[in-house]
Amino acid sequence: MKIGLFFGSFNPIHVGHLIIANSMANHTDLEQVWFVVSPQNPFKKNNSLLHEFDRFTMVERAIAENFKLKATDIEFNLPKPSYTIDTLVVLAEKYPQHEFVLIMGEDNLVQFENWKNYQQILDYYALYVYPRPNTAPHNFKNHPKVKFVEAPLLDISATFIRKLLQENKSIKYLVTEPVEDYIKIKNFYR
Ligand SMILES: Nc1ncnc2c1ncn2[C@@H]1O[C@H](COP(=O)(O)OP(=O)(O)OP(=O)(O)O)[C@@H](O)[C@H]1O
Ligand SMILES: O=C(O)c1ccc[n+]([C@@H]2O[C@H](COP(=O)([O-])O)[C@@H](O)[C@H]2O)c1
Repeated sequence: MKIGLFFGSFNPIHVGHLIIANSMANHTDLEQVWFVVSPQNPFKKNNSLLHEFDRFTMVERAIAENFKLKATDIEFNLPKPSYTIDTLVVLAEKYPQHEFVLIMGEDNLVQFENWKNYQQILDYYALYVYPRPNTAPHNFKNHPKVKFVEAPLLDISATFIRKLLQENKSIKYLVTEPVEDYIKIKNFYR
């Protein structure tokens, strides 16, 4: 099966993530999209980062009834911070029957040359890149392994959602109802 891997902290997962994953799973040659929940992004220091189990639970709740979307906790047992190349090696060993590609926002390409072994990632994997608002210039416009895919632009971030919660404001429609309920019950990000 051809599977797109969507890596992120998902702190929390929001409709921006879901719309991208769903359009990749339905408008490209990908059969499934897997959310790879990263315990610790190498580039991000975040005091309000919830435990990976809680972020994973929210991803599972968000995608529950969509059979094309899955969540994986494969990075939970790998060294931290979470380097994507290390995860790809483990996934390839564990699932030799699948073909994996990486899904990323165009903004990630700006920093991509600073990722661990990014050349090796490009040697073995295609990148399916969707547009992001105000992306700075990068060197991958014509790279043979980089495919640009049309997808809706939603200017929503997990940072904005956490800020609303801290200010005791509603996050309705920015996350799915099961995620909103879970955040409320657990009193997260207050
Ligand atoms: N609104 C959005 N539309 C499309 N892609 C998004 C959106 N928000 C985040 N992404 C992308 O999804 C991936 C995972 O995102 P991440 O979990 O870091 O969420 P985030 O909303 O950017 O978080 P934070 O605000 O905490 O930095 C990243 O590649 C990120 O660029
Ligand atoms: O492998 C790397 O060097 C690397 C550098 C930066 C980010 N990543 C991964 O990219 C994913 C999305 O990153 P971000 O910045 O949107 O949170 C997340 O899973 C990170 O672990 C990976």
